[in-house]
Amino acid sequence: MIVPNTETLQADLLAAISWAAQQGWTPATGGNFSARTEAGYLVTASGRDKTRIQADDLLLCNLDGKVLEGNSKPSAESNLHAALYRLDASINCVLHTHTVASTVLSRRFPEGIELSGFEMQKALQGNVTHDATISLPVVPNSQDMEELAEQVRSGWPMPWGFLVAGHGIYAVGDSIASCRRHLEAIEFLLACVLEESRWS
Ligand SMILES: CSCCC(=O)C(=O)COP(=O)(O)O
Ligand SMILES: [Zn+2]
Repeated sequence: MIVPNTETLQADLLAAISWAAQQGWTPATGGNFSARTEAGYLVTASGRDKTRIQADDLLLCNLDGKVLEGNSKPSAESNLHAALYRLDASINCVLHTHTVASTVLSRRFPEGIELSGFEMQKALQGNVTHDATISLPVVPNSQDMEELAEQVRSGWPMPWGFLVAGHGIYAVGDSIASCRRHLEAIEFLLACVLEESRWS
């Protein structure tokens, strides 16, 4: 895979953040976003309105989560992003959103969310048919990023990402484009599951 230069990465990451915010997936400054660079990763500053994100809202951190460039405080969840990049060399992007479907369903199904029979499952890497049962992992929430990272490590591999209970989606991908696809597919699938739960 050709590794994009930092300027391209920054532009693509800002576009991904604006896109997610326009979907309504980052309410009340929720969500954080990052992309791997040669030096570490670019990550959003804490507490920013993602509908108004701009270049100086991104910080450069090394893989220990230490800020290398930028003056603001990194996302409160930056150390989880760092842990993901350390955990799996194939991860080049992490996109985290707070949506109603992911928040509600991760509380309802803390053991994981089963998906079966949805054509959209094929948007998740490694899936070639709707005719399979797959599970979206859910990890317990914590304010301690080391504890959260340990939960993720113990359930790895999670090739498209995972949900944090009562919190939201963490999508991962080997590029910003594949991470966006995973995020959009997970959100779509969760919306379907939530809608179906109203049938009876
Ligand atoms: C406002 S939602 C609570 C914090 C959170 O979960 C989140 O995703 C945003 O935190 P950040 O420090 O990245 O702004
Ligand atoms: Zn969050």
